[in-house]
Amino acid sequence: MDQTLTLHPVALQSQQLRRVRFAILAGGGAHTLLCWIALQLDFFRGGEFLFYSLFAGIWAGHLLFILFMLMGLNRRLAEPSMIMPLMVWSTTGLLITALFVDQVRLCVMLLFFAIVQLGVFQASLRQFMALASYCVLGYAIVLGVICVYWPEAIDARGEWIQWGLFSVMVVAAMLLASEISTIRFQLGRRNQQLAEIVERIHEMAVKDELTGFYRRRHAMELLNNACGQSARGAYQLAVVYLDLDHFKRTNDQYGHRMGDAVLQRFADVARRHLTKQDLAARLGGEEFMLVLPVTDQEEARNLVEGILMSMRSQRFKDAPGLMVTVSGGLAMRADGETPAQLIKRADLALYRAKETGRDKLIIGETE
Ligand SMILES: Nc1nc2c(ncn2[C@@H]2O[C@H](COP(=O)(O)OP(=O)(O)OP(=O)(O)O)[C@@H](O)[C@H]2O)c(=O)[nH]1
Repeated sequence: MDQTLTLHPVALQSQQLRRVRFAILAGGGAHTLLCWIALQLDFFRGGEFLFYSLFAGIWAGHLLFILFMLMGLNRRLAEPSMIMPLMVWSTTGLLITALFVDQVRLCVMLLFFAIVQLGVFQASLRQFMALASYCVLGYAIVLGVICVYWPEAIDARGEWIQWGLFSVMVVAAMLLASEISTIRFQLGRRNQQLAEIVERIHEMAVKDELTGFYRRRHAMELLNNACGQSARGAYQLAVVYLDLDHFKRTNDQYGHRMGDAVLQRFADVARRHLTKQDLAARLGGEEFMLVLPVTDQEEARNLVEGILMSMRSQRFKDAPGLMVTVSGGLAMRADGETPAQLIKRADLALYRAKETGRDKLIIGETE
C-alpha cells in the first residue's frame, strides 16, 4: 500500500567506477614506467626477464579487476567499487617490486600515497589503518629479506632511515585520512537527516495525518497511473467509494474526539484487509476511496464486504453503545473508461447504497 520514493544512484556509481578504472590504468602506468626507468638505469636487480614477468603478473591482476567491473560482476558485491581489494593489490605490487629496485625503492614506495587517495572518500578509517599497517610492515619485511639475501646490494642504515621517514609520512597521511573520514561521516549524517526531513515533508504533503491514507489530490494521480496500467492489461481495476454511516450523529453523541477515533479505527480495519498493491485515500470528512488491482469483481467485492463486516463488529471502550457501519459503491474499470467516469460510477453506487438503507455495498453498473 505504501509508495516509497527511492533514489537510484546508478549514474553516481558508474561515474565512480570510471574513476577507479582510470586510477588503475594511470597508477599502474606510473608504477610500470618508474620501474622500467630503473631497469634502463640498471637499478632493477634480476634483469629484464624478472621485470617483464613481475609486471605481467601485476597487470594481469589490474586487468582482472577492470574485466570484473566491465562485466558488471562487481555490482553484486557489498562494495561495488572494490576499493579495498584494489588498494591491497596495488600495494602488494609496490612491495614486490620494492624488493628489486635498490636505488629507487623509496620512490616506488611513495606511490603508496597515490593508491591511498583512490579510497580517500570511500574507505573507512579502520580500512586505511589496516592498509597503512600492511604497507609499513610489508616494507619492513622487504628490507629484512634484502638484508638477509642481498646484504651487499644496500646500505642497510640508510634504507632503515628511509623506512622510518616513510612510516612517519604514512602516519601523517592517516591522520589526514582520519580528518577526512570524520568530515565524511558528519556529511553523511547531515545528508541522512536531510533525506528524512524531505521524506517527512513528502509524507505530510501526500498523506492524511489522522488516518495515514493518501490525500485526495495525490490519490487521483495514483488512480490515473493505475488506470493506465490496467488499460495496458496489467490487471483489472476496482474503485470503491466508502462512507461512514450517520457519522454526524457519532460526532454529536460522542464528541469530535470520538469521531476521530472512529475514523482511525476504520483506517486500521481497512489496512488489515489491503495489500501493498492496493491504494487507500481519504477524500475528505468520512469519505474514502480504495483502488484495488484485482483479478475479477468477486475478489474486490469479497475484500470490501470483509471491511464492512469487520467495521460492524468493532466496539469502542469509551463509547460502549456505539456501532459503526459503512456504505460502499464499487465500480470495475470498463474498457476505454476514463478515471473520471470510473469515479463517477463508484460515487453513484455509494449514493444508491445510502439511499437504500446504508451498511451495504452496491456494485456500479457499466454505462
Ligand atoms: N470527528 C471528525 N468529524 C469530521 C471530520 N471531518 C468531517 N467530519 C464530520 O463528519 C460529518 C459528516 O456528516 P454528513 O456529511 O452529514 O454525513 P453523515 O452524518 O455520515 O450521514 P450519511 O453519510 O448520509 O450517512 C460532519 O458532521 C463533519 O463535521 C473529522 O476529521 N473528524
